[in-house]
Amino acid sequence: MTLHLKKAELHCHIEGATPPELALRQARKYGVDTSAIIRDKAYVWDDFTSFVRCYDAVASLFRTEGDYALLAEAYLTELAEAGTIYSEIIVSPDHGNTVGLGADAYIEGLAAGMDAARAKTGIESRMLITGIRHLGPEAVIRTAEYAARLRHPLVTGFNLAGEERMHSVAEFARAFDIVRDADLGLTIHAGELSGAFSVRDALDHVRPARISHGVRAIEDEDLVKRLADEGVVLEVCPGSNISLKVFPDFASHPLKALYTAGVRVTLNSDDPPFFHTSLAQEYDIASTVMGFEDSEINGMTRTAIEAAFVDEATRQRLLATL
Ligand SMILES: Nc1ncnc2[nH]cnc12
Ligand SMILES: [Zn+2]
Repeated sequence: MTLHLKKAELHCHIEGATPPELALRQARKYGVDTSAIIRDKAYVWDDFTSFVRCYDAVASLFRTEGDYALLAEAYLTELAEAGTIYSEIIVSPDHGNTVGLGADAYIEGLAAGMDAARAKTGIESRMLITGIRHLGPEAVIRTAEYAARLRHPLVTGFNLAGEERMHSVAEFARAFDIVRDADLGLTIHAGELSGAFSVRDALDHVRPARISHGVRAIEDEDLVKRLADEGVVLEVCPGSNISLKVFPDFASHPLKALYTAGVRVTLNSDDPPFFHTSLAQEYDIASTVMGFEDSEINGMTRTAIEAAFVDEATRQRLLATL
């Protein structure tokens, strides 16, 4: 068990962190029928396409600043109770726009929840704005322009999530140029639904400090060596990968092989209740199923803080608590 270990997380989609019980409360508040997306207090989906449909339906249950503040505070408080000192949440102003809340109120609501969680527990957190790949390059450029002009102290990075099998990475290079110029940290979903080529494309066209997932780099030995040599950090989400059938089981998950090859890896939960996991459970699996020593897991937590999109004073303060 790893309850005694400090933890840090770089990769959790905030709407994807909604516990089904909270989704049901929100649905009652807005009079929404959830029978197609929640059964027996569990989310209903069976492949990536139906997962995204379910995710979007859950997101549509958050409609005010207060709703988003509640979600962020609840998630971060749960993390803090499990020993987490730092969390980056992936946020999607497109979802705020879809429900008519607007991007600014969406961000302010989340920021209020983050502030409340820090006041209560001490947990430090930041937001990474994400573009949604299946909405296409033009929509992602608009989201990148929004992220670049926002200059919110808690928004420190940019990601690209969504259906990885749609469009080429090169089509999103312009969006990433915009946010790089605004000094936001860069990470991109790759090597999850698509193979090693998508990780190589991400490195070539985006030049990110980190890759969201990246685990299918294991299909290409030269690429694994390149990741290790260049010190690119992978945000690995083992439970998500098994749930989405990227790998059949934990025994065939490449976390250990990547770690042994010298790739800088971190532990993350992605969309925890959708994948029947939590950050604490990912740490436990690394320990009891994948056989990592406590010292090795602490090393991954240290890697997460080293790769966090925070100012140097905050990074040093967090490192000192490990
Ligand atoms: N695992 C995942 N991959 C890509 N996009 C996502 N959006 C939310 N979860 C995601
Ligand atoms: Zn993700």
